[in-house]
Amino acid sequence: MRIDVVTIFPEYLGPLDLSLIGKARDSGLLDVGVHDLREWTHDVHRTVDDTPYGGGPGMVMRPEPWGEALDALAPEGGARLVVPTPAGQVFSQAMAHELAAEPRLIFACGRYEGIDQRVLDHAASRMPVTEVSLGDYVLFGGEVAVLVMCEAIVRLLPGVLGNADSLAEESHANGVLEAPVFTKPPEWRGHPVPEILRSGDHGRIARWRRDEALLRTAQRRPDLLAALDPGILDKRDVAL
Ligand SMILES: N#Cc1c(-c2ccc3ccn(Cc4ccc(CN5CCCCC5)cc4)c3c2)n[nH]c1N
Repeated sequence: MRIDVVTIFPEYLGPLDLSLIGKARDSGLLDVGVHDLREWTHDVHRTVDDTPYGGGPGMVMRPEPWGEALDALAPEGGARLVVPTPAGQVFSQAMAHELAAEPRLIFACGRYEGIDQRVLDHAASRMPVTEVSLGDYVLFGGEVAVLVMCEAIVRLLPGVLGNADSLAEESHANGVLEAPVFTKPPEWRGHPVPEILRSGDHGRIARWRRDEALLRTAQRRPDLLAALDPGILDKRDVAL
């Protein structure tokens, strides 16, 4: 997979060099390019914003630099343009899987009050465009959202996570939250590890984890429980 990110704050994307994303890049599983939008400005002040037509607060990002940036990065299309925005569809694990299947993504990081809509409309003539929101709260710009989405997407790429099993069991992978986790010591500040986890009885351990996961989901995310396919619940779950 190749990911390109266009931003006026390239240093914000420094974390894309670190940890598992950095390892994915080093191992050739992922190519990443971070580009300063101001490369595509031509005035002495390297201007990327202007006042909004129709009035309103703040400034809007000018279309010209974005148009030239996307022309340079994807002259023939061949990528999905992902644009973080408060007005986007909410990002989810399902969307992470969809985006992880793309050969190439270009993330457009807006600032100010957003990017001139014509940039997205024009790009849509040669590539799919997806406007995405992290959730119902307001950020200063798209960079943080891109870091979150890149982490969620890259960890799904084959070969990135050593133990593929962890993908199957994690929250939002099978519609319920995961069970609590524990490690040594067996007791810590008066808190013991649940005895069953040290019993070696893998059948009972799996059942305990299932019960804990359903309990947590019922307590914290009843919306997920309501959306569960009844087919994945067995009669013992119903008794819970
Ligand atoms: N993903 C994601 C996000 C973002 C996000 C993503 C990308 C950009 C680019 C710029 N901003 C700042 C901003 C802040 C408020 C408004 C709304 N204004 C209201 C008054 C009239 C004008 C529009 C627009 C733009 C961004 C915010 N916020 N929250 C998420 N989950």
